[in-house]
Amino acid sequence: MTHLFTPYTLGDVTLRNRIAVSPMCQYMAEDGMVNDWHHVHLGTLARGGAGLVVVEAAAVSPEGRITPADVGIWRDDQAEALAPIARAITEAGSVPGIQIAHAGRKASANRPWEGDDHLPESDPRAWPTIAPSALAFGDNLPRQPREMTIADIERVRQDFVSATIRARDAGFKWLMLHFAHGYLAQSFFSPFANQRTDAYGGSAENRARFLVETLRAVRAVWPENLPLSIRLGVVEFAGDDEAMFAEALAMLRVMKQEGLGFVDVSIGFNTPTAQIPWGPGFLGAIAGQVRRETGLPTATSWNAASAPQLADAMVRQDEVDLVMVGRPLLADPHWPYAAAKALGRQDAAWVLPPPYAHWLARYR
Ligand SMILES: Cc1cc2c(cc1C)N(C[C@H](O)[C@H](O)[C@H](O)COP(=O)(O)O)c1[nH]c(=O)[nH]c(=O)c1N2
Ligand SMILES: NC(=O)C1=CN(Cc2ccccc2)CCC1
Repeated sequence: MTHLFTPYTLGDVTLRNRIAVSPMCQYMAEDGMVNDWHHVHLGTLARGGAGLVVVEAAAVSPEGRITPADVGIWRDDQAEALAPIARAITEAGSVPGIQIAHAGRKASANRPWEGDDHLPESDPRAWPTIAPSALAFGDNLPRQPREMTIADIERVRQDFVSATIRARDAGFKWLMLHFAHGYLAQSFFSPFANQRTDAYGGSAENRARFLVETLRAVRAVWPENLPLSIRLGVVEFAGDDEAMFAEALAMLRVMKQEGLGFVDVSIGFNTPTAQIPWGPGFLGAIAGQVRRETGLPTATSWNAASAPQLADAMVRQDEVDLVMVGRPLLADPHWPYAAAKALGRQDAAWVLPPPYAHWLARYR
């Protein structure tokens, strides 16, 4: 019986359980370089017992950062600084993953606890943003981006390829392309953001083009035996979700043919008008539908770990293969240990490393 604490194998990678640390921007980097903050944060999460740790969105180019404090992987020295983190995650018994990203029209913003809004154009830290069309997101991100030329599109696609090579060489074993949350790739797929009239806009096939071409180019350099995944918004909760979901399934089927191995199901976040029906594990049924209809292994997040029993049920009911855990791990980096206890697992303490487990298992 598959459940939260069963191993999971994809290609040559085996995770010790179905718990994955969801990528979570820390906004603590300088010039894209990780530092002690990221090392301690991610090392602690790996020691907390998760099977997979996905390092936060790493920008494939400087203008692809959400904020000036985002992690980057557009330079070799940034990737070299990430290598010890991949090693620390591995030494803790977890598998090191990384998400690579471009923020598109949501770029050039303040850190969430410093406004979460676009930097004023007069701010010396700000930069011009690029997107499929010259359409602003709106709300707290009102800045109008420049419409990308074909040359821009080709350059950014190559940036994803170069970032992939750096992630591979830095020792990461699970790659996630950030195709969700209203950032650049997701925005190409969305009619809310993409009103191009060339081959990259209009029909669903055209709006999928940037995503499929980028996946294909990344596949060619990411090792065949290592998981290649995307995080994709498959619904917006802003009217027209039936059509969007059908288009997303069609694109996923094409991507599967192109070598996509895994999809992490999320939300589009392309419009501030979305009415998100927040609730415990509310994307579980949608993830299960993606899994059945495409045959791709799936994960999802969004309060999927609001209770260990819910996360366990999502796996048992074949809605997902992995549960992506975000905020509960900020509250308790040892959440997998708490979940093992709550689920009545024998030897729950041994979810943690020996220096902790020995004592938690023996003495009351
Ligand atoms: C502080 C912080 C930072 C990030 C996030 C969230 C939070 C809270 N999220 C979304 C995250 O991975 C996860 O999908 C959501 O938080 C929903 O899961 P939980 O309900 O938090 O378990 C996120 N998602 C993503 O694809 N890349 C990222 O870098 C980030 N960064
Ligand atoms: N890089 C990303 O994909 C991020 C996603 N977030 C998702 C989120 C949206 C709304 C509420 C909580 C989290 C916020 C931080 C950055």
